[in-house]
Amino acid sequence: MKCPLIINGAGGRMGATLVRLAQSDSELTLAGVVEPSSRAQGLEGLGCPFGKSLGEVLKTVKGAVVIDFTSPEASLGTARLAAETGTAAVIGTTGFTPEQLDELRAAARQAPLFWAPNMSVGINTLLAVLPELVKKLGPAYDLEIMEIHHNKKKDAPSGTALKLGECLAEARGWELREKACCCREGIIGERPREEIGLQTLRGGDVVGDHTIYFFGPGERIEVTHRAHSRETFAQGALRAAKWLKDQKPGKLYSMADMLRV
Ligand SMILES: NC(=O)C1=CN([C@@H]2O[C@H](COP(=O)(O)OP(=O)(O)OC[C@H]3O[C@@H](n4cnc5c(N)ncnc54)[C@H](OP(=O)(O)O)[C@@H]3O)[C@@H](O)[C@H]2O)C=CC1
Ligand SMILES: O=C(O)C1=N[C@H](C(=O)O)C[C@H](O)C1
Repeated sequence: MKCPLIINGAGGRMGATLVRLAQSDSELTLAGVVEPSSRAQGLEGLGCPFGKSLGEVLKTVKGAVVIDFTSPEASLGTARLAAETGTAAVIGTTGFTPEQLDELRAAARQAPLFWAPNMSVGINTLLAVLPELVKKLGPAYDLEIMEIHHNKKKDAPSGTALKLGECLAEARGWELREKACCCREGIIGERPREEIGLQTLRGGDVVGDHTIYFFGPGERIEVTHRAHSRETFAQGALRAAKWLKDQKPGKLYSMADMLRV
């Protein structure tokens, strides 16, 4: 049976990509689209229920999985509605505060919820192997992350950079929030050994680049992931929706749970 899908933020960069790919996916039915802004143009002609809020569309469409790439506030609204109605939801939004992430985890006890700051197979496989590299290189290597995104991106550092940072920090037995350095300016002194730098570049239409640097004595390793298209993230989210419809509430699921990496 086809999996019915509602796309929240359907007029956005990710939303529009998801609508296009979902329409040609033989395992999915586009069951509803939501967009509150002027970017809704064209969505009403898709042949499925359209609304300016998710609550409105959920009243007419039952049993669908929601995919949400919007804003932290809007995605929290989605998580609350999902918890109230037992609706499964895949969230790709980034920029949540730690408290907002706790709220997502709490909502995941009531409904199947999935959140990943990056839905690509590449980044999530990298996250699985990075700890080994950190441990094998040992403490003499300075760890730095650089991310580059398009000039419309609202949050920094990117959700992916923060996730990579958490992964590196955990491999060193650190807490990222205690070791992260997101800005350097002025007479900053020598680099502390126990630090992870997270640097942000913004410009043009860059889809999403992340580089992890391992600076050692006399050498360095650079590991770079470049997303060539938003379709990479959208395909990951569609795969997550199909997987999530068979999962039970209880935990906030991630790409690692689905990919088993
Ligand atoms: N996990 C991943 O793999 C990826 C995550 N992202 C993240 O996804 C998010 C969206 O990115 P992107 O598509 O580029 O952003 P866009 O701004 O292009 O799209 C977001 C859309 O959501 C709409 N929106 C805002 N509030 C609501 C609401 N309450 N209900 C429904 N829709 C709403 C926006 O409308 P309006 O224009 O009025 O604000 C906009 O159309 C960001 O947090 C980004 O970092 C992006 C790519 C990949
Ligand atoms: O806003 C984006 O575009 C992206 N956001 C995600 C992030 O913050 O990591 C993922 C991807 O890099 C694109």
